[in-house]
Amino acid sequence: MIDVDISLTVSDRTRRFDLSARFSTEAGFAALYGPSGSGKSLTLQAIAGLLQPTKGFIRIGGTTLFDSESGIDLAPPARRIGYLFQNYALFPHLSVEDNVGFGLTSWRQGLSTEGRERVQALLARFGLDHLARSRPATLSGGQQQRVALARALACEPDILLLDEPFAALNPLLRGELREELAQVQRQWDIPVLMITHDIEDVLHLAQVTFVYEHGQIVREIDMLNGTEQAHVREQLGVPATAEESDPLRRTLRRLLQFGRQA
Ligand SMILES: Nc1ncnc2c1ncn2[C@@H]1O[C@H](COP(=O)(O)OP(=O)(O)OP(=O)(O)O)[C@@H](O)[C@H]1O
Repeated sequence: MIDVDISLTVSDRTRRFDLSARFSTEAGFAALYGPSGSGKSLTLQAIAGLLQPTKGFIRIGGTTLFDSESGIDLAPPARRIGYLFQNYALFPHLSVEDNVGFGLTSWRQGLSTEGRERVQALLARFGLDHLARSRPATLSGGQQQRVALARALACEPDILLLDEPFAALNPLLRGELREELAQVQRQWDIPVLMITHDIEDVLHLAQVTFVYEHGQIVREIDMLNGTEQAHVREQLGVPATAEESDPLRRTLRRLLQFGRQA
């Protein structure tokens, strides 16, 4: 269960931005969708504890991470959050395995035996074993994304926050990695909150989508109840595809879906 109701303001000398975001969901995969600069990343940063709201609350799976009324404000490491940043933010001077194990490493004792085993298991899970000693700059976009995902999962988080996980990838790779992400979500049974600008991410992965405009959530689209893809596109202001507009093809697709479920 993700339950968020926050207000915050960020400003510098010339600009000021007010965010007021409120949403609640039990969906395993939720998307934050909206134009650039509408407040999606600020929402993730507040959930991760990197930015403090002026008021409101943030609850994940029954744990309160922040509550202005009761003065609760857990430090980022105590929030048990896996964060995949835009462009991954891998440490360029560390190897793949050191990047994955970074959050488990103590400065004094290094990586424990358990930590080392966890890193090895993650490297194997994401097909990165042969790249363990390589630096991020020598990896492809898809490999970098896997390293970032493995690093986000290493601390066994209660939730994964993904800031445009596929934006840096070429379109062909996106489909493959979407499927991988869906598998990760099922395998770890972990709720995922993902920012995206891509309608295909929404259609393939999200069970619910919160639509942002000017620092507020203006719409919620629930995809769990068999919502038509054309309807989702319409709600998001994206034109329907030829297939979705054709009643005969739509009926055939529904029959096929029905056949698969039966
Ligand atoms: N420290 C700051 N001072 C002033 N304005 C800021 C500050 N940080 C962010 N903003 C502004 O707040 C707005 C919302 O930023 P945010 O990063 O949440 O947008 P976003 O919806 O994630 O956009 P994108 O999809 O392009 O990443 C933007 O206009 C941004 O320029």
